Amino acid sequence: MAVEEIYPAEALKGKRVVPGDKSISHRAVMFGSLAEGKTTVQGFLPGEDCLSTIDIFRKLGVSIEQNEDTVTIESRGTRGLQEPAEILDVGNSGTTARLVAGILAGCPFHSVLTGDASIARRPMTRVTDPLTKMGASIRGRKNCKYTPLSIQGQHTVGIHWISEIASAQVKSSILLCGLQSEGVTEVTEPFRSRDHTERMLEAFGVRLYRDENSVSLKGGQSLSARHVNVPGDISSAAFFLAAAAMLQGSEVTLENVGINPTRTGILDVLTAMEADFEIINERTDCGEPAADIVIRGSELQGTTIDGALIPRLIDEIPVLAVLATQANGRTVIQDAEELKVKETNRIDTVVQELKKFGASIEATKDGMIIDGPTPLTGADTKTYGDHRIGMAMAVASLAADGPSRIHESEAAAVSYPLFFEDLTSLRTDS
Ligand SMILES: O=C(O)C1=C[C@@H](OP(=O)(O)O)[C@@H](O)[C@H](O)C1
Ligand SMILES: C=C(OP(=O)(O)O)C(=O)O
Repeated sequence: MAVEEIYPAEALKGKRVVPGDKSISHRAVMFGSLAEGKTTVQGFLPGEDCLSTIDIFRKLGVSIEQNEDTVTIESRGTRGLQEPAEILDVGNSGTTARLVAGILAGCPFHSVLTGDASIARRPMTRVTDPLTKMGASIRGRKNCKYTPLSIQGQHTVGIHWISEIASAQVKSSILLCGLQSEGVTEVTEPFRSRDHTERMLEAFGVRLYRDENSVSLKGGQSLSARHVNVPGDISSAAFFLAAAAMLQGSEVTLENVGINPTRTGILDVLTAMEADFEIINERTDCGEPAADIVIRGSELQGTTIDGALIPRLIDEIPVLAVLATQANGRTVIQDAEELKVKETNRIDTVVQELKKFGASIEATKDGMIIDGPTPLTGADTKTYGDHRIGMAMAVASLAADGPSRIHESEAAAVSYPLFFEDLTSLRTDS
């Protein structure tokens, strides 16, 4: 197990291109595998989660070449997918497990999906329930609650699913099954979750109907292969946004960051906290807006993060909690029960690990309460295999009064393989 030692930093300065968006990279590989012909992807995230997605589609018979951030996919379309001779391993990736389950539900062969110890604890009923209602034949541990899932693909029919949670994985799984189903499939969610599936399906030639928090499509549509440019991941940029915002004297430019409005909750929070940042060079590619973000250190104020904001920043909450320790006053994070079913229970891990730094933070039933500003002390902290916990604690280490150690730091490779190198390159004292 790797250990990273992180020293306090005065400020961060410089420019970085953060790696490709994880959600969009997964979808580029999946949709390229469903489209007949040649799909090329530039800016792909070569993180472990997205490599698991590539590995699965190769096992399903798709020809995929990947070289760093460039991917070429040659497929015979959905009907060309073949029964895998091996078990399909999603690794640590919930997105892969849930979206691939939706695709396999309608493919006329048998497959088994499994993953690592963290995946084995994450709820699958949220997708197996609607997929089963659509006619899918799925068996799984504890009555389909958990992986491994055994899927016998067969004829499925569209449904109108009203989801209790705002989850892009649930919505996408159902829509992907709907693409191969008879009739219309519609998903309604309480708040709009990230809409990369909708935008990319449209770019691949699928017709969708969108209305507020609902989206529907007709089954039987085929995808047209194309080129996809993946913007940088705002969830990865978040670590540098938070670090630069809280360290006075910082000035960092993050280039080509995806700013899809369903993902920019962190920018709304930075505004509410009175952070000093600007968005420049906006452009749109493949339906996804991107821009450069310039951020400077400043005095920050506590804020409340809840309701419809939560799905727009769900993966950024660990690092926003770190930022809140350095803001004036109280920050309240609520309506975020979903944090409990991520790679770790992120309410518990964030609170427990930040307490090791001396933060004033308490867990609540659906979030946390943080009082600041608190001087942090160097700490020995652990990722528990959760990439975002490790990177968030690295940011906390920058504001501490002495060195900190991040144990099991290799977890960062799930979404940001060169995170610690990039962090070092932005330090003014490196
Ligand atoms: O669809 C996606 O790419 C993702 C959706 C979110 O999960 P939920 O759909 O479970 O909220 C997010 O936390 C995850 O990192 C990626
Ligand atoms: C929750 C995450 O991903 P997934 O659900 O795909 O494992 C994440 O990247 O923070």
